[in-house]
Parts: sequence; C-alpha cells; structure tokens
Amino acid sequence: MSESLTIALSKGRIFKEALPLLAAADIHPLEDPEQSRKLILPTNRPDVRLVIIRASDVPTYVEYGAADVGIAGRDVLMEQHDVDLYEPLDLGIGRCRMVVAEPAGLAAQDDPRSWERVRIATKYPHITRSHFSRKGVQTEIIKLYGSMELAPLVGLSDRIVDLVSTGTTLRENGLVEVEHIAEISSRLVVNKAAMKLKQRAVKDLIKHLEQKVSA
Ligand SMILES: Nc1ncnc2c1ncn2[C@@H]1O[C@H](COP(=O)(O)OP(=O)(O)OP(=O)(O)O)[C@@H](O)[C@H]1O
Ligand SMILES: O=P(O)(O)OC[C@H]1O[C@H](OP(=O)(O)OP(=O)(O)O)[C@H](O)[C@@H]1O
Repeated sequence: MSESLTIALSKGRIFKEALPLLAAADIHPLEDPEQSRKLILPTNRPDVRLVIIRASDVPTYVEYGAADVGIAGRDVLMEQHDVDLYEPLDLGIGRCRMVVAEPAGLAAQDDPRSWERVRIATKYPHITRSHFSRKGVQTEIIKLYGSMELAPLVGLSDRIVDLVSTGTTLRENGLVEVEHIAEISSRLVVNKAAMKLKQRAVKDLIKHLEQKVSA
C-alpha cells in the first residue's frame, strides 16, 4: 500500500518554479492554483495531494504534520528559526538575497560602520534584530507584511530589510542596497514523524528532487 503524501506549497513564484521539480518526481497538479480557489489540489497520483497556503505558513503546516513535506524560502525558515522540522534539500529555486536598503540620498553620505541605532521597516524582525545585534547596533523595528520599499519614502523608517532579486523594486523606488544579510533560496522541509512513518515516500521524493536539482 503506497504511503500518502501531502505537500505544502505557496502560490506565485514558488509554485511556478516548483512545477518542474515536482514533475521530476512524476507529480503533476491537476489544477492551477491561480485559476482555482481550492486549497487542496489533487495530482496525477492518488497518493499525493498539494495544499496551497501562504509562504510564511509552510513551516507551521509541516512542523505540525498537517503537511508531510513543504517548500519554504530560507528567509521564512530563518525568521521562524525555532520551528522543529528537517530541511534536507536546497531546491535552488526562489533565489534572491536579503539586504539592508535605504534611500539613495541617505546612502550618499551614510557609512554602515557608523550606525549605532537604526529604525528598520521589515517583514523579518527576528532576522533584522539578529543581524544588527551581531554588529552592536540597536534597532527599532517597524513590522510590515509587504511593500517595505514604501516605508523610508514616507518617513515610517530610515531603512528596510527585505528581499532583492533583480533590484527593480529598489531602483524604481529610489532605494539602494547598503548591506548584504543572506543568500536566499527555497528549501524542502519535512515533518519529523513523516520522515520515519512515510520513509519510503519521503525518501523517494527527495531522491527525485535531488537528481533534478543537481542535473
Ligand atoms: N523577488 C524575489 N525573487 C525570488 N524569490 C523571492 C522573491 N521574493 C520572495 N521570494 C521568495 O519567495 C517566497 C514567497 O514569496 P512571495 O512574495 O510569493 O510570498 P509572500 O507574499 O512574501 O509571503 P506570504 O505568502 O507569506 O505573504 C519568499 O519566502 C522568498 O523565499
Ligand atoms: O528585486 P526585485 O526583482 O524587484 O524583487 C524584490 C521584490 O520581491 C518581493 O516582493 P513580492 O512582490 O514578490 O512579494 P511581496 O508581496 O512580499 O512584496 C520582495 O518583497 C521585493 O519587494
């Protein structure tokens, strides 16, 4: 009897970039989450289903076993640093970097080495506090949930900690990168019980994903 597998994914870029990886494991969703409001998607395999959730919720669903495995960005995993799950594989998708950014006008006469206290707008308060405390810099965090680039433009913060890939959003909002925090990519995460109780299905998935990622 084949072991059932529930895979947690978020819509958008992760879903699109994950499709070829899932295909390598002969997993093909039967519906497009962009065209459907369904949150549980069937696949070509009766023993495999996808649950479509917010990117920041993937670790929770996997940690508690509501999903056996999931795909989560390293940013989410670093921010939710205390989640209890396995992270066996870097999938090499969702590549970007986490940076400190500020208005170009401020950057012109700014020196990060002189920072003593900074006011940061971010979706990543834990990562931000850790980054600056390692440098002995005090932080005032303004927690946001998106469009962080606006904050310095309307005086909500001096700087932001956010993700960058092409740099377009920063550039079009007059911001520049001033410090690199981390390289980001999406990771496969696995529920600890599923790793044991569904070992054959989980290891088979990891094997196919590994082959695709390293191809
Ligand atoms: N510009 C980007 N380039 C590449 N990967 C990105 C980029 N922005 C975000 N990501 C990656 O994609 C993941 C999902 O980001 P996305 O913007 O789709 O969801 P979100 O809206 O940030 O999160 P949530 O769904 O929890 O609100 C992020 O956790 C990150 O790992
Ligand atoms: O360097 P770029 O290619 O411009 O990408 C950077 C943008 O990508 C993400 O936004 P996105 O719209 O994906 O998600 P959000 O809802 O968190 O803003 C991130 O928050 C940046 O705003």
